[in-house]
Amino acid sequence: MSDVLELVDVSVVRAGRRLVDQVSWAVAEGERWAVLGPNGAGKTTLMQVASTYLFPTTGTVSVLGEKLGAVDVFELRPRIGMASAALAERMPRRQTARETVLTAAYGMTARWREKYDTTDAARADYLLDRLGMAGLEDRSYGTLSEGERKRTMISRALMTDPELLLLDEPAAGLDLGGREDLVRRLGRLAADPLAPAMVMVTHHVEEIPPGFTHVLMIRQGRVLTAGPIEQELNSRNLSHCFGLPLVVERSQGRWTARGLPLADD
Ligand SMILES: Nc1ncnc2c1ncn2[C@@H]1O[C@H](COP(=O)(O)OP(=O)(O)OP(=O)(O)O)[C@@H](O)[C@H]1O
Repeated sequence: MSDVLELVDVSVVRAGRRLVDQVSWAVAEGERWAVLGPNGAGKTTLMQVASTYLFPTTGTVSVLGEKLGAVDVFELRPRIGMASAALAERMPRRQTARETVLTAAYGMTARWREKYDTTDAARADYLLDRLGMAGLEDRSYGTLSEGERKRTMISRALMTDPELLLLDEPAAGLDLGGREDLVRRLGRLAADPLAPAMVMVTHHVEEIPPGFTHVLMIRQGRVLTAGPIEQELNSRNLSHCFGLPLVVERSQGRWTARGLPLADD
């Protein structure tokens, strides 16, 4: 299996601070990674590097076999699907769900006179349907619920048939039903052998879909652990990552974590 993403000694320095600190990490074809870490750990910064939107201060990054700095990123970007809160905020509210998905095919966020062919529209509808959005294709993005927007953005990320899918906190802000629905759908995607390599940033182990194979934990920009999920996602590593005693459990492919009671309880 070849690497779809490879970071070697990558650091991102801003205002004298190392937001990402000497990170080395490789994602191979077929792998599904969960990226865990507390607020401010550098997860989003890492995703910006992986999606080619941020060039690291030091270190080397290869995406889909191409080394950043030696490749035209505009050719690389359509091969990477990305969904994040920052991108979701940039979507025009009046545009329909279908148009929101379609614009990804043209590397744009807004529809602007370009003519979409019917195959593209059919693909957008197929992806929306797959994410449980059938019947909502013509609704304007601004009127969609948070969960519907999240599912629209994941459909959008899949529009170009990417080889790498990056999801930055896809379940943030969803209620329990919305979260469970999304986790199920992402689990189905994770189980699809034709689906791209996946990387999902999350704060909560409960959001890790079944079928995810690897975990990367970061804290203060540094990698604490990276490897097979059943080996590395344990109480010791997670407690270290979040800085308090946590108990991790796995049941039927899903994960849960809870804090230990305080000593005087
Ligand atoms: N341009 C910048 N200049 C200085 N500091 C920055 C800049 N961008 C981000 N940071 C800081 O870098 C750190 C890492 O930010 P990042 O968004 O990558 O963390 P995160 O792990 O995604 O956090 P969260 O879980 O809260 O979303 C934060 O402390 C943030 O304030």
